[in-house]
Amino acid sequence: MSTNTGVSNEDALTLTKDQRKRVRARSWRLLASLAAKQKPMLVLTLVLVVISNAARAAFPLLIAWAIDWGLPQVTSGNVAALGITGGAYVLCAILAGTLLGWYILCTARMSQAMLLDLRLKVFRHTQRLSLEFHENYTSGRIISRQTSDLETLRELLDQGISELVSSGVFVVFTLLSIFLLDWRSGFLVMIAAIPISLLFAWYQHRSEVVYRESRVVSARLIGSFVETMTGIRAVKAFRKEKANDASYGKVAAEFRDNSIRSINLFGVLQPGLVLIGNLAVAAVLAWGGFRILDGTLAVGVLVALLLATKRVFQPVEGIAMFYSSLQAATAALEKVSGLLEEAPSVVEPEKPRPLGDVAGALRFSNAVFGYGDGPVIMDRFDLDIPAGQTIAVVGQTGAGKSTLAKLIARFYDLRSGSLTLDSVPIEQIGNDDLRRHVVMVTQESFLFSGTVSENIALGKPGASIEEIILAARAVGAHEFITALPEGYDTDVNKRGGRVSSGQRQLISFARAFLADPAVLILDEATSSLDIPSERAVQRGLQTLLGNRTALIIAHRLSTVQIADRVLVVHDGKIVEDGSPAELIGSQGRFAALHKAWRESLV
Ligand SMILES: Nc1ncnc2c1ncn2[C@@H]1O[C@H](COP(=O)(O)OP(=O)(O)OP(=O)(O)O)[C@@H](O)[C@H]1O
Repeated sequence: MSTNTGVSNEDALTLTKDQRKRVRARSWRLLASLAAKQKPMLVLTLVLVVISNAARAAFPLLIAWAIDWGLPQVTSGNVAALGITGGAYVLCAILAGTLLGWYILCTARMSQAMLLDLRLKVFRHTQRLSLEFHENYTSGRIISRQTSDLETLRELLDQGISELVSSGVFVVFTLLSIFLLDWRSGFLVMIAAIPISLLFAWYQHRSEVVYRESRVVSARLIGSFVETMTGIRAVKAFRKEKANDASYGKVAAEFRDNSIRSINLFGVLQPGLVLIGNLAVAAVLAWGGFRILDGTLAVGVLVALLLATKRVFQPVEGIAMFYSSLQAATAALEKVSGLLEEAPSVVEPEKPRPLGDVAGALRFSNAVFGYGDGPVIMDRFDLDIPAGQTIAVVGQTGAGKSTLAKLIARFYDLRSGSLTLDSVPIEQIGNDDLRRHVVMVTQESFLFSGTVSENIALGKPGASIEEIILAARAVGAHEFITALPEGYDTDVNKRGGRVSSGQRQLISFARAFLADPAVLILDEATSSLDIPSERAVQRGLQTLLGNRTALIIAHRLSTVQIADRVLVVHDGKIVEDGSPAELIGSQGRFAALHKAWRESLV
């Protein structure tokens, strides 16, 4: 049975009692941790709410006082009584209004601070999570957590909480005033609490599932949109527009149906509360009327009682609104807290081993690896790479070449066995050291928004423009960069700054050159280059590789020629290992690959 840890079982709509308890506790803990940081503001807001609502709730009492004490005083010539009762009323009105404005301001500040805190927390946490998590959890879902879930929470914090607190306090004070006026009527009004509680219990039970479903469908809707837009080139290339229209339309319709279901539920809750409120007013009026007739109740008190009873039910609608947004926000909190509960699978050591000068010797011993809970990809794998060696890794698709590279960059950890860099187990090396000494250039060669020089400088933060140009020259990127509209200052996301995939790879090379790592991994990094560019890069590569340890994963065998040693990987094992000349001379896989490649060139 799933325990609902982290994001596992995130799409489940109904939870077992234990799962629900766990998930709810996790959600409230998150909310409480956010609120704890706002304690002073929270206390101030509560004080303001209490005083402002006490002033508001005093209005019926003042009216009863004015009718039953003030008016007889005025008729018997004491005009000052009018001033006293009127003055008290105006004072209460000013107090209630001013404090209301103040506490609205306080809640807005508090809720925005809590949201900012949560937004940053979610962003930092998602960035920290390991690659393994991101490969399974789509970016659409993360976007949904960051946008629509947080938006739902914002609605609760911005309007809901202030509505609840002020409504709750107001109801309590107004009820108190009813008891003060006439305790018998107070008990009569209290009877209404029974059907109200039943109605809320019914709503809570029904809406919980509907709102949970709303978060799930909303994530699917955003996910479907994001997938279409990020893959827009493939969508156009495969004419997938119509199919996408249909599948997006289906999810959008599901979202609409879900919204209608939640509105329908609220459509029962709100009129139900209004009905109960009106029945209570009618009961107070009927009973009070009879008591006036037999002389046990004053007219002023009945007027005040009716006013107060009507007012006691006004905020109940507000509370219903709050309850609805609370249910929606709880469903969102369930998801966000689940994401925050995920722990990185690759953890930075608490006390990293200092590295000093790194030569770049790598050693896999008895290494076993598989992705997540999946099958074993590498079984008791041994590999010794002396410092400074240039290794080419070849093998058919899915053989495990990239896996080897990703393990060296520590995107994943081994299941067992060891991988060391200069005899230090890789898990004991701090992230900063690892990023400085092991650099991987991948096929996608991602460019961040900013200028070309900023993108190259990522390899060595704070590098001077001279160093940047030197790196670009070394890998043969300088010529095309200077031909860009603003040279090194060209924004890669602006018109004219758009570079081809081959040029992107050259920029990545320059970035790696500038980083000057001890270990360099090139994963299919020359695949987007045309033959002349590749030749240019071959020269650049020689400079780039220099004396460092290098692992080149290449389909193009031209790159292999510059290697000291070739590894042929098959099914997660090294099946051939030797210099390019040795392997070409043998009758193995590499010799066959090499022959096929030579023939393709002719
Ligand atoms: N993120 C992943 N999750 C699960 N399995 C994966 C993942 N990445 C790769 N694999 C599996 O691991 C095996 C080795 O994949 P790998 O990417 O290392 O192959 P490769 O030799 O680099 O292939 P190619 O030349 O096509 O890039 C394959 O069977 C693949 O299906």
